[in-house]
Amino acid sequence: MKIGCVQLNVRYGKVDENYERAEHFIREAASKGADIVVLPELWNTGFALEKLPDLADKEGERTKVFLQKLANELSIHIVGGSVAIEREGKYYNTMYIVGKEGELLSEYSKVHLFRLMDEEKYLEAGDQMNRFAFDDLEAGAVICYDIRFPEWLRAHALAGAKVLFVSAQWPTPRIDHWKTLLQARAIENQCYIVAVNRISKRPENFNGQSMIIEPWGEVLWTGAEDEELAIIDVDFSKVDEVRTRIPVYDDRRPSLYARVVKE
Ligand SMILES: O=C(O)CCC(=O)C(=O)O
Repeated sequence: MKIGCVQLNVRYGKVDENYERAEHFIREAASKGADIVVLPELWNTGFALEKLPDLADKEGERTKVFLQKLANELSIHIVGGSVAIEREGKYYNTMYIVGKEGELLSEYSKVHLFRLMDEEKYLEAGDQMNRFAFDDLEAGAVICYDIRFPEWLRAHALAGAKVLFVSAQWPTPRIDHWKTLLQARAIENQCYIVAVNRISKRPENFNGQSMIIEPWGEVLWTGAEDEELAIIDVDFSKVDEVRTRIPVYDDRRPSLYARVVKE
């Protein structure tokens, strides 16, 4: 399958401009033959959390209509990154997954809020997982800081995901953590990771380096440090081979972990 990874240069607080740029790249990905297109985290607002009352998408309506219309028109699956939405007076960092006929397959609000950037002061955490399939491709998806919680990605893999999508705005100073954590999540879960990070220089500092990693841990692609749309051809067939070679899932001892690990 061809995957379009959009390292969007998200304009801080410039919502209309961000929708325009996202549409431009989704259309370009489809015109270049992508089957799936992946957007980064909070692409409608950037980290403008204190401005959410003015900027957040009410009930996610604008984003859902936007993504569903494009998916259907262009016949492309969309991992909708995430957008800031408002629901019943609360704000969420929410991802929409849309199938190529425009159907809403899943909706996920980031469950681990990132305190280093004060997310918990502005946002509510979600409490659902994000499992879906694009045709026969069993998938899950998480948002940024979520990758520091191996048990959360493992839960998606145990629920059947063979590829995990990650949408992020991962800051440049900790980009080494990003690379290492993504590779570890691919190796330990023996699954594909497709991770898309945003770009921006000021007032925020994000330098892309999105990644696609296969289940043995080999990095298939690393993004540039600038805005780009990359179309990467991925053969998603390696999961079963790796899981047979080292049968981690059969060798797990969940009843032992439940006994010795306290909440
Ligand atoms: O965990 C990190 O270092 C970055 C996380 C982050 O920036 C986020 O979740 O928005």
